Amino acid sequence: MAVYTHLGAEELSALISQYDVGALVSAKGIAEGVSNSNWLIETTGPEGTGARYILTMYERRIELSDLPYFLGLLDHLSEKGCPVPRTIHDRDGSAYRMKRGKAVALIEFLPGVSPTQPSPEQAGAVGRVLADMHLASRDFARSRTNTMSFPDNLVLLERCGADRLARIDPGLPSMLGPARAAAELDLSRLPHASIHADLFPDNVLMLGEQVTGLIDFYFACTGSMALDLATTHAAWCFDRENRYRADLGAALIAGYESVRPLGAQERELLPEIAKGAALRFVASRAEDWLDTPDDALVTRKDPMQFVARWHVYDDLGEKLFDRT
Ligand SMILES: Nc1ncnc2c1ncn2[C@@H]1O[C@H](COP(=O)(O)OP(=O)(O)OP(=O)(O)O)[C@@H](O)[C@H]1O
Ligand SMILES: N[C@@H](CCO)C(=O)O
Repeated sequence: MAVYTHLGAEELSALISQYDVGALVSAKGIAEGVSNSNWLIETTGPEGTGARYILTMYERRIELSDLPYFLGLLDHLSEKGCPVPRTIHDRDGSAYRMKRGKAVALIEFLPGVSPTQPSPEQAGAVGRVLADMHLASRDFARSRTNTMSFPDNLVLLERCGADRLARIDPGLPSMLGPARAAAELDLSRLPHASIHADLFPDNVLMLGEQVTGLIDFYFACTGSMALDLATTHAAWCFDRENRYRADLGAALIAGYESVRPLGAQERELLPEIAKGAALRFVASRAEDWLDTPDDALVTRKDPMQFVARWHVYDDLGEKLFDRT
């Protein structure tokens, strides 16, 4: 359940009246997501013909000082024709407002549903849109440091400590060594852009094989484009039992390269970057696991899924590029 703050009808109406979107018709809390409160908002629309929006209240983890980067990036990409929601600015031109001491933003509603078992065609489409997004972001003026870089992941895992990691699963402490190796990888020489950095299927809206929306840009940062491709690969190209789906992997990379071919250094490093990308989710999930009380309503995400994926990448090596 992801509505942490209850906003009453009068409060919501007053908030919506600060925007040129017509009057509030309905507001429904959205259950998906765990980080922020989200509502699906219906209004009479700027033209009086009805309109839908997403209202997000930033609850935790997000620094207020990062909002101009996140929301500015949405506007920049949307202007360039990428399928991302634009931010609706209020009458004063602000992309976000403060409500009860928390930032809120009104965001364009995009159609589509997130695939649960993606097809190769869908993986290919996501690869193309990811590359489009990278190219479109290159002249975005703002920058943001990646707070989930490979060295950051090592710090997270070390802070959890081998004993507490072993309490989650006896196989987890063995990831400290690989996290140390990943932290040594130098991605600074690789081409950079603004990257999504968390492009799981639940952050992509699709209608059939068409990508209608990339959402949840709250880990976006300035980073290596190959890292974004590897992260998307780790998130998309496995079945429910964490077995590698080479057909999805090949389709994702081919889709990406049909728009932006990887450079020689990116190709050479991609198998190692994929291992680091898997560790990123081992680290964040392990930390979340330890931070979430046993009786919390939120379902914890299993870090061992990404331990399994790390092992797949370790075995695959260069075969990461193979179709079978
Ligand atoms: N622009 C949009 N258009 C349509 N639906 C959206 C949009 N943004 C968000 N949603 C819907 O709201 C849900 C929650 O959004 P989101 O994933 O951004 O929440 P979150 O709490 O920030 O997520 P997370 O738990 O992944 O950090 C999505 O699964 C999607 O159904
Ligand atoms: N998408 C991430 C959560 C955000 O870090 C995961 O599935 O672990």
